[in-house]
Amino acid sequence: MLKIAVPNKGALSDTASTMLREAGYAQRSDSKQLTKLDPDNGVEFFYLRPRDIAVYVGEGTLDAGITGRDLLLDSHAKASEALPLGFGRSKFRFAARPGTAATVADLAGKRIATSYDGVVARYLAGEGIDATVVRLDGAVETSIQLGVADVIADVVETGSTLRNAGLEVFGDVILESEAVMITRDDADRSALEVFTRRLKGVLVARTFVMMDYDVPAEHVERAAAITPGIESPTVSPLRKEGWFAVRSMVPRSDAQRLMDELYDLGARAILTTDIHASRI
Ligand SMILES: Nc1ncnc2c1ncn2[C@@H]1O[C@H](COP(=O)(O)OP(=O)(O)OP(=O)(O)O)[C@@H](O)[C@H]1O
Ligand SMILES: O=P(O)(O)OC[C@H]1O[C@H](OP(=O)(O)OP(=O)(O)O)[C@H](O)[C@@H]1O
Ligand SMILES: [Mg+2]
Repeated sequence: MLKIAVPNKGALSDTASTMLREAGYAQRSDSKQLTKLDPDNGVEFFYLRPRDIAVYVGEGTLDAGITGRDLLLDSHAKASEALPLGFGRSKFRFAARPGTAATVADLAGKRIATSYDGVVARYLAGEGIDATVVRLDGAVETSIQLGVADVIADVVETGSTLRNAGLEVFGDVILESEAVMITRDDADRSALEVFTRRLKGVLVARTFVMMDYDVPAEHVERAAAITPGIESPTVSPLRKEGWFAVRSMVPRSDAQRLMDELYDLGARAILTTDIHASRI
């Protein structure tokens, strides 16, 4: 039986469970449930604090987990990223009151409040900067107003929390984070092959759409080059002489532009449909 950790609350929790459901796994129906057994798939899910997940996986008590890349790096656990999952994207950045700091060099001698002291300490060491890290549990934006810190380092998504606190980002992006599947550093990943393939299948189904269209014979080659698909597009003759039907997977984000391009080429009846599941 595989043991897999899922965030029990916070920014990654619902989306992680949704992704696992789309991958065909049973998920808890009540947010107070701590575990969920999925006997049909041979998996038991453990709902844990996202910050603790790398610790459990690193200790080898759980086979894999879903957490944030930033939390994994902050933990120093013996766990590593097996698959980026494309949700829970955020940037980790420094911020301060306008006019107090403009570059990373301005951090020297400052007090930096953060919940991610591991990430911040490593970054400062890499830059050769001497500053004091003040570890807080959350809501670090308020620490400057309350006189506990001069600068903060925190997760920024929309930036609205920073704006509300009258703070501005500065310096390089310290790291770009997203939800990731993690395993123990020395894990035998063969036991996790089906689980990983299923998650990849969900990612493909989310990233691609299926595109179908009809195109005159003389434009089939050009059309196939516009929509090359994963292996190669399926091209079948229409009953109408001189026309072909083409079917190909295309990136969802490109679909509208490709439809315009195909239409200009002379393709008609251009349709896109969602993919619900996939194994590539
Ligand atoms: N808007 C966001 N706010 C907070 N975290 C986000 C956001 N978007 C993505 N994340 C990611 O979610 C993870 C943090 O999750 P969460 O907020 O649940 O943890 P936490 O802050 O330690 O817990 P809590 O806020 O419940 O005390 C990080 O990987 C972070 O990058
Ligand atoms: O850029 P934004 O879209 O505003 O999101 C970023 C904010 O969200 C998170 O806080 P969270 O709600 O997790 O509270 P916490 O600070 O107590 O963890 C994070 O710590 C930032 O404060
Ligand atoms: Mg939080």
